Amino acid sequence: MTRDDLFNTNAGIVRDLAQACAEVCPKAKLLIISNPVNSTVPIASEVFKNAGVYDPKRIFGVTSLDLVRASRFIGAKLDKIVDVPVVGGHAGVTIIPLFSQVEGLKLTDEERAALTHRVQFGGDEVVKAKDGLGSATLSMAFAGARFADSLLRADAGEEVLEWAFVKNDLYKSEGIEYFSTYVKLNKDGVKEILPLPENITEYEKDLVKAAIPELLKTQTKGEQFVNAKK
Ligand SMILES: NC(=O)c1ccc[n+]([C@@H]2O[C@H](COP(=O)([O-])OP(=O)(O)OC[C@H]3O[C@@H](n4cnc5c(N)ncnc54)[C@H](O)[C@@H]3O)[C@@H](O)[C@H]2O)c1
Ligand SMILES: O=C(O)C[C@H](O)C(=O)O
Repeated sequence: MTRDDLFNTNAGIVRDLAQACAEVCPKAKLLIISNPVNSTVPIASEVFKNAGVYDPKRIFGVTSLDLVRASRFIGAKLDKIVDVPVVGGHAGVTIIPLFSQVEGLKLTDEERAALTHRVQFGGDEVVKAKDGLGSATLSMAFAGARFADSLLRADAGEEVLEWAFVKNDLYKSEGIEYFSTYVKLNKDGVKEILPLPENITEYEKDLVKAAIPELLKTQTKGEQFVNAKK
């Protein structure tokens, strides 16, 4: 089962919860962790747009678990705590770890390909292993708590840097509305979206290229789910 297989069950749940939030707490910050995140963030955003209360600075897809996974795999290899940036989306080929940004990390082509695959499909590995009994419960809770903590610190006045799947114009020319990159948070939510690091490798640029069609497909699926019912 892939995250996209969860669409039929979760799309309606996220739409209805987003509708209730749009009516009752339109200024709340929404942290969307339900899969497929690449579609559920567009779903919630369309609901907010249709209700006339959309503020893209306040709707977040939680992709922190991908960073947690990538950092764990590389940390184990280097035997120290590291932060590995992961950009794109939260499913398969749309998950793009930027190993080039880790100081002192040297990987052979084979190692890099294997680690990239492990980060991209680590969630599926867990879902398969649990065989119908859910997904990565504890690491999801850790990732969600980390992101919520960052937002609370930003709310208290700290300037916080995080990674999140938010409305992002980086690939707008290709039709992409949402993309996870480095974001600065403040009390209003997203304060600033930073571009991808300039020195990413050709390998990583190719991963971004491969992610775009899948991001577009899942984004459109979410948008159409909400708007086809109008
Ligand atoms: N973004 C991530 O990093 C990440 C990681 C792991 C899991 N997930 C996603 O999180 C979601 C939950 O996964 P899980 O393994 O905890 O599943 P689960 O089946 O263990 O839990 C789902 C919970 O949702 C509740 N629920 C069902 N319908 C509901 C509704 N209409 N309104 C409110 N609550 C409802 C159920 O009672 C249950 O407690 C899934 O969509 C999963 O794919 C995301
Ligand atoms: O619930 C899933 O499909 C997997 C989850 O998104 C994860 O990354 O562990």
